[in-house]
Amino acid sequence: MDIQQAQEQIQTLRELLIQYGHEYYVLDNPSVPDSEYDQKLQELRKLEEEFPELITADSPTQRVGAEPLDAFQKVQHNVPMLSLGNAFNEQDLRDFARRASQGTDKPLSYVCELKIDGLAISLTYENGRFVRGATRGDGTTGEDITSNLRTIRSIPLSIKEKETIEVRGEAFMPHKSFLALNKNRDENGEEPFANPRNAAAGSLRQLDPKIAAKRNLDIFLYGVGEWEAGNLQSHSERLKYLKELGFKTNPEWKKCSSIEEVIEYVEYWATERPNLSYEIDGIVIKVDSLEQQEELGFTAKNPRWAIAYKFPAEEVVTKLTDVELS
Ligand SMILES: NC(=O)c1c(N)nc(OC2CCCC2)nc1O[C@@H]1CCC[C@@H]1O
Repeated sequence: MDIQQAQEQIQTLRELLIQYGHEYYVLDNPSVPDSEYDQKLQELRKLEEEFPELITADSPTQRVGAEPLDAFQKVQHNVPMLSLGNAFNEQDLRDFARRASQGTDKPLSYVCELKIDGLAISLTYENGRFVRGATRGDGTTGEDITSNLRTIRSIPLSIKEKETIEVRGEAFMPHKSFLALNKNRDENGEEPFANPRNAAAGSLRQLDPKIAAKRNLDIFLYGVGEWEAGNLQSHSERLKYLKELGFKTNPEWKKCSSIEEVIEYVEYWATERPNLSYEIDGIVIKVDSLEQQEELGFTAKNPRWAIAYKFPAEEVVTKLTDVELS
């Protein structure tokens, strides 16, 4: 086969594998069996081995980098990655809504999102290609963990539009991955992780991407940082657009037109929470209109247009039946 034919075959295989990967890791709705995906990926690896000059950074074969890093570089967030004020009960939520309504003369609507208990992450795409990923750090300075984030299969290495955009979300370890990891660590006589959040943080702090790649992390995107071409009017439109671009967004978000509706949503998920396949530690409530977010602005470190309702910490009761009676 000549290089021209190889290029065409490689392109076809890449497009197929990117589509299959999106269906499986982002939409959780595969159209082909795993064996088909694995067979096509093997074919692509072989072709790229034969024609290494045709390998590109966004090829599905390039998720796990070869060399461990010596250290993580520092990254400046030009748009600060904020933290959230907390609400602990219904009255706190009503106070939040009252303060917000005093800061604007137009009626307010909100977006409620599950508060994923993971690590806040920033992903930068240039002309549609994933070029850098970073931790939130202290909100203005984070760490460049691009090589580890490339191993998260639900993070697209390139997106459909040639956008230059910085998107933000929460990297996390699903319950299934957490239980498997701790079982494995227990078998190897290693200390188990206390919770999925620590396990996710520990995994993304690994200097060797081959270790991060084995931890089966995932991500939900929920916001935008730097975006010159950004011209959307509301947070809900942004969530829809992130999904259109091929990003994994959490499907449980809901637009609410009153604080009553917000309280209903919070009460629903307070009981529904144990049925999720990942850890949440609350609900994030945001004013939907970006213009009103601007109007409301920030306190010293938190937006006035968003709040985190925190669920009471779950007591971890080890039932006698769970404990091996040694
Ligand atoms: N953990 C989350 O699921 C989450 C979310 N769904 N939405 C936001 O929006 C915030 C970000 C800055 C202003 C609003 N923040 C979240 O988590 C924050 C990020 C940093 C501290 C919290 O973990």
